[in-house]
Amino acid sequence: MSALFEIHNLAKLNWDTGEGASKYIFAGVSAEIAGPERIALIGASGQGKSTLLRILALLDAPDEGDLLVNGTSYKNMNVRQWRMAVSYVAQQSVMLPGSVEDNLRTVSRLHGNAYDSKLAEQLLQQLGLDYLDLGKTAADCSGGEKQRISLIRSLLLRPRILLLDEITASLDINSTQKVESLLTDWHLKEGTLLIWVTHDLEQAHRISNRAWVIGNGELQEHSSDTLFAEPAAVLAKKFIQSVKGTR
Ligand SMILES: Nc1ncnc2c1ncn2[C@@H]1O[C@H](COP(=O)(O)OP(=O)(O)OP(=O)(O)O)[C@@H](O)[C@H]1O
Repeated sequence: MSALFEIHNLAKLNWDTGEGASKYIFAGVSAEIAGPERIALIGASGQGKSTLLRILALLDAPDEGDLLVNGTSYKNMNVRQWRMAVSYVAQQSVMLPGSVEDNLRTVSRLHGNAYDSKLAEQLLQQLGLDYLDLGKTAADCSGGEKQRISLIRSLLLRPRILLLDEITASLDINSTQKVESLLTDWHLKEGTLLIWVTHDLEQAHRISNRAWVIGNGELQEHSSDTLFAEPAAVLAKKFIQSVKGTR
C-alpha cells in the first residue's frame, strides 16, 4: 500500500544569487509518511519552513523533486484535486470578500460539496467563536478571529493532510490551547496528517510525535520525544540551544 505522503528529493532554488548566498534554500529533502502523524516543522527564521509548506500546498513550485499523496504524484493531479487532499492554513489569514459564513461556505462552493453547517457550528464553539455573528463582514474580524475562521474553513474540507503555518501566532494562551486540543482530537478522529510550523518549542513538543528540523539547506527528522528530551543531532541541538539562549 502507498504511503499517505511522500516527498522525494525536493529542492527550491534561492532567489538570492549574490556572493556568499547558497544556490538552494533547501535541497534533497525527502520524507515518507506512512499514515497520519503529527509533525512539528521547526528551524531558525529564514531557513525555509514557510517556503517548504507553501510548496507542499502547491502554492509555490518546487524546482526539483516530487510530491505524492497516496502514491499519486502532483504532476498527475490538477491543483484543485491536490488542494482537496492537502490544505494550507497561512500565518496571515486571508479573508475572502463577504461575511464570516460566506468564508466558511467557500470550500464547499469551490469543491461542490454540501456545506456541513453542524460541523461549522461545532468547530466555532470548540474554538471559542460561538459569540461571533456569522453575518459580520469577515474583513472586520480581529486577527485572532480571522486565524481561527481560516482554520475552520480548511477543516470543513476534511483534507487528508493539513499544513499549519504558525497558526496560533496571534492568539492568546486560552485560544491557543483550544486550537491545540481541537487539532489533536481532529487528528485522532479523522486520521489527518498534521505538519505544523511553530517557533514555540514547548508547543512543538506538545503537538507532535515527529519533528522535522530545517536548517543549512537540509531537513532532519526525529522522534519528538527523543529530540526534545536529548537533542542529539548537531543541527537540532544547535537550533534548540540558540532558541533557549535567546530567552
Ligand atoms: N525561491 C524562493 N522562494 C521563497 N523564498 C525564497 C526564495 N529564494 C530565497 N528565498 C528567501 O528564503 C528565505 C526563506 O523564508 P521562509 O519564510 O520560508 O523561512 P521561514 O523559515 O519560514 O522563516 P520565519 O521563521 O522567519 O517565518 C527568505 O529570506 C526568502 O526571501
